[in-house]
Amino acid sequence: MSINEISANRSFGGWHKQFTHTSSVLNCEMRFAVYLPPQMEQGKNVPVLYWLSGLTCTDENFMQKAGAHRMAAELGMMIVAPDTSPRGDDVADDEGYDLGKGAGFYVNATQEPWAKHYQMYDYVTRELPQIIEGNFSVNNKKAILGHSMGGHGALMIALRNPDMFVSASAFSPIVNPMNCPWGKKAFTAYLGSDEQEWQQYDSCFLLEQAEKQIPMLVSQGDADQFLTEQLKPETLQAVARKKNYPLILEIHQGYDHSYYFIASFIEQHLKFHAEHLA
Ligand SMILES: N[C@@H](CCC(=O)N[C@@H](CS)C(=O)NCC(=O)O)C(=O)O
Repeated sequence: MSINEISANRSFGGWHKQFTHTSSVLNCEMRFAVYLPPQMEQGKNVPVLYWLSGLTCTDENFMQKAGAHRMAAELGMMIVAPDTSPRGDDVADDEGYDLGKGAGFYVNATQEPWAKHYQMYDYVTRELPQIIEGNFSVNNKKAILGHSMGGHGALMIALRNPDMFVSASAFSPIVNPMNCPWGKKAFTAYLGSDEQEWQQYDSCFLLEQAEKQIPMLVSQGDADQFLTEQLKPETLQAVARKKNYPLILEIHQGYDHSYYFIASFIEQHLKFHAEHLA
């Protein structure tokens, strides 16, 4: 699978780079970004951290705003940030910011007009890791994290693939998309109205069923404008307590939904994953 480098910036002794490639899973041209720590230039195979962004984002938001490069350089981990949906003029879209482009919800759509391109679950779990492993000197250790819609993606993907990822974490995640307006709107459009089809993408449902446990960290600001209507992390915590699942939920006073919150706690998240990626 060939990829084309379209930008490269030196950052903390390593590189921030963007690539485009033709995705056979999404049926379109895609862009992703990576942070390559300095250890890679010294010939070391490094572990990979997959970052999934939230609504309206591209590969750029995290790389430009989270301030993650310094710690990734220190810890020697590669970061991969995919886009949040398929892209291009022939890809279906919606007027709302929370459906269509920029809002793929990391599911495999089964409904029209979405199914042809909106296969983000397969893209993130299958095609993108193959591309990374085929083009970069990485080892076989992977972890996953994300924000909001991407927090949902990270936790849901980790819960479904506990042998693929050693740890998972999220900032302000949508933990129970089946029961919040963002999730109901997207799942109805992408998956249809049969709610049984939604369960495979709902972290609360998946955690309830989980047989294998992996360490999980969730950070949430209590001044987040989406907290009570969309996010409700206590729902996931209740299931985790019942199952004795190793979920750490930290509520941070005064923090909102923005990248200022992510930037404030990204070091803690990277160190959490580094412990398990070692
Ligand atoms: N209506 C808001 C909601 C979208 C939103 O808050 N997106 C979050 C993820 S759910 C985000 O990361 N936005 C981009 C950024 O802050 O860089 C908007 O369009 O900004």
